[in-house]
Amino acid sequence: MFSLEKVKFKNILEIDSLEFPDNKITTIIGPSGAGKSTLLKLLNNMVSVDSGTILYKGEDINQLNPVELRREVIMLAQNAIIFGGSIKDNLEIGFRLTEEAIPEEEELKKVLKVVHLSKGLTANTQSLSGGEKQRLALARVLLLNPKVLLLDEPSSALDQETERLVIETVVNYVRDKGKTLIMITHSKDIALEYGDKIITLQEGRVIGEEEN
Ligand SMILES: Nc1ncnc2c1ncn2[C@@H]1O[C@H](COP(=O)(O)OP(=O)(O)OP(=O)(O)O)[C@@H](O)[C@H]1O
Repeated sequence: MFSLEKVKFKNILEIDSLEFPDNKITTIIGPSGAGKSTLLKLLNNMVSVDSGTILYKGEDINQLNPVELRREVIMLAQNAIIFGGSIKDNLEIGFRLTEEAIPEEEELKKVLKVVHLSKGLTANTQSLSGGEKQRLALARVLLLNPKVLLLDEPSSALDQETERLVIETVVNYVRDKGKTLIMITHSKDIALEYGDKIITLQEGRVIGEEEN
């Protein structure tokens, strides 16, 4: 699905060759500052390579319309923004911005179940805990039905139990629907447990590629 060739980005990343397989889970680990988030941002063209190429489905991502690319390749950032207002408002916002049809309430309720968020649609987001906000952000992304989900350390604000729950939820969803997941994690255990492929980055370079 994604393949990188001789990619350079500032003095942050230098990747000779790397592939992210289709319909699989790839986990990325490595120390803080290794370039993990930057790598994800390159994949949905939030930042562009200085040299080299990134192919998505065989096409150079620089040749693709960035808006269309980001409709298929969606990133859940480290600190996803939750807006004031209700849970429903937050779930609908992506559709309002792109002027697409807003999903039925039943569908909104279903996605809240998927992420184990047991709150009503009208609940105000001010009353949500950090972990609940993170799950709401995840629900919002799942609702957009991405082909490729980019998750940047989805568990950073969560206690270990909630962390597992969220990751298992995403993993089950992705496996069920045959999607591609590329996930940064701080936990080597999680990387090994869920990754079909595990990439280790250090100082902007790939120092490990394992397949499970
Ligand atoms: N657009 C940018 N311009 C210049 N420097 C940047 C830019 N984005 C990130 N950096 C720097 O590049 C390095 C890698 O950052 P990145 O966020 O990709 O690392 P990371 O591996 O995700 O770290 P962490 O695990 O702490 O989130 C850091 O030193 C960061 O300060």
